Amino acid sequence: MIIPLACLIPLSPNTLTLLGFAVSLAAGAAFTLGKPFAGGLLILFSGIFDVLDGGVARAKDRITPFGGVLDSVCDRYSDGIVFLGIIAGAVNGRLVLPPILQIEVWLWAGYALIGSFLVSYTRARAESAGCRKLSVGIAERTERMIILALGGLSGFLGWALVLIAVFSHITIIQRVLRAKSILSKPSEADFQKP
Ligand SMILES: CC(C)CCC[C@@H](C)CCC[C@@H](C)CCC[C@@H](C)CCOC[C@@H](COP(=O)(O)OP(=O)(O)OC[C@H]1O[C@@H](n2ccc(N)nc2=O)[C@H](O)[C@@H]1O)OCC[C@H](C)CCC[C@H](C)CCC[C@H](C)CCCC(C)C
Ligand SMILES: O=P([O-])([O-])O[C@@H]1[C@@H](O)[C@H](O)[C@@H](O)[C@H](O)[C@@H]1O
Ligand SMILES: [Mg+2]
Ligand SMILES: [Mg+2]
Repeated sequence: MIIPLACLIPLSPNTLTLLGFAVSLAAGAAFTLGKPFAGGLLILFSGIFDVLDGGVARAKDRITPFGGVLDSVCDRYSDGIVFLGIIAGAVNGRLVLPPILQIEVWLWAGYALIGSFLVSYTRARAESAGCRKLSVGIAERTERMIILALGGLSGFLGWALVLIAVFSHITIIQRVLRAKSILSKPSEADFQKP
């Protein structure tokens, strides 16, 4: 469904990637200003650009190695900006969120941020060691962003952060174990000598 739509989009994949990043800046600002519903919508809107950039690249045969790097780097920045926006909103009192399990929500956001970065880093580091198919785990970026967006939209942002913090750390363990399994018994299907 995306392919026909993607052919109609007059923008380059890299422009779409950067636009998606710009929208995530707005999402972070919305959380800082204490507007979680707007923040949730903007996460989804940013996600559409993250879907479209690759879709346009494939539809127009404009896939580039740099585009892949730009997509991933912008994803990390977007993750960081959104979580930092939540932390800033909670600390400046605009985002009023009660503690969960006796832990301040800004701290849950910090755990979620570390977990999100480490999920992606584990994959990148394992792939640089030769692993393929490290896109495993219960909290890949799509799942994390959808949980966060729905948390903002539903009024359960605090619990969404708890879910992301817990699920992302489980995903790190899943990816480390998968990398260990691949690297200890390399096979053609899932290992490529770096
Ligand atoms: C409006 C239409 C025109 C657009 C239609 C799009 C819709 C089909 C999808 C809309 C879903 C949207 C809400 C997004 C939600 C997920 C998002 C928040 C999280 C991000 O997901 C990541 C996304 C893309 O992942 P990647 O970036 O890794 O993949 P690609 O970009 O495809 O490929 C990367 C690859 O491409 C090359 N490349 C890239 C960029 C570039 N510049 N150059 C390049 O060469 C290079 O090779 C790169 O390596 O994955 C998302 C997957 C899935 C489609 C989304 C999941 C849908 C979800 C279930 C929707 C539920 C949303 C929500 C529950 C609805 C609630 C509604 C609310 C209002 C109540
Ligand atoms: O799912 P995840 O591994 O946390 O994050 C992913 C990165 O590992 C990948 O490099 C990128 O292309 C994806 O868009 C997504 O950002
Ligand atoms: Mg993308
Ligand atoms: Mg991406």
